[in-house]
Amino acid sequence: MTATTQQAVIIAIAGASASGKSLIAQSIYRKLRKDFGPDEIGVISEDRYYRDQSHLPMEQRALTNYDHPCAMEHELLAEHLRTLQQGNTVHLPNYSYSQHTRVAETTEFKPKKVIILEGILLLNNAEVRDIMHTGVYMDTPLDICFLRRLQRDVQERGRSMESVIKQYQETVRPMFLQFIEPSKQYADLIVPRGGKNKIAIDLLAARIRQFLKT
Ligand SMILES: Nc1ncnc2c1ncn2[C@@H]1O[C@H](COP(=O)(O)OP(=O)(O)O)[C@@H](O)[C@H]1O
Ligand SMILES: O=c1ccn([C@@H]2O[C@H](COP(=O)(O)O)[C@@H](O)[C@H]2O)c(=O)[nH]1
Repeated sequence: MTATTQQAVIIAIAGASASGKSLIAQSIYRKLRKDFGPDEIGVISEDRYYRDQSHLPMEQRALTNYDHPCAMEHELLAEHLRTLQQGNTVHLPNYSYSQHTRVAETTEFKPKKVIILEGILLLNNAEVRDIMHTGVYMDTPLDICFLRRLQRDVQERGRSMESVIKQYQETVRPMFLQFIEPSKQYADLIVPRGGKNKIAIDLLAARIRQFLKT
């Protein structure tokens, strides 16, 4: 793709932690990748843009509020999205949840026709909102999100049950109420229940298919 070709269509999926953002994004991607291939469509997680904290000792990293907008480098995300829309390749940061910081290696990401973004605070950020074409909000009940997060973070993110519960009470839930839930007002589409909502997956995939065919 060159700077003169069509701008990438950016679909952003936001909502609470463990509301099913990643699952729905991957389900749509897998459905479309079969017909269009990885050069046409890709997924970027907002979590990649958690700030680098390698200059901080581990005990201090564990105290960061990861659910506050300041924890994310949204300005870099917006810059990368603009670069991709101009038809240029970017190098996405990679983030380690267990180390609470970025790792040295980056991942090359070439321009695509459609980019699915997924992350808790995407609809909260005005700069990112200006770049996206469609905003989706995953409206999964918070108690369900908490149970899924507890299971996932213990199994996949190297966390203890106690630390997940403490973090949920101190930052995850309050920041959800302050920043994430109010950002629902900016969504074009609200998806109830979670990442296995088949009708929502089919509708979004059909809409994206139209963009990919043009
Ligand atoms: N509708 C659903 N039914 C059952 N499990 C689900 C559903 N939606 C998501 N999950 C599971 O919940 C966990 C969190 O989902 P995930 O997509 O990682 O959330 P997010 O990206 O919003 O943090 C994952 O283990 C996922 O497989
Ligand atoms: O070092 C970190 C970075 C992030 N988190 C938590 O992750 C979620 C966002 O990711 P989801 O995939 O949407 O769940 C956020 O709620 C942070 O609290 C973390 O615990 N540690």
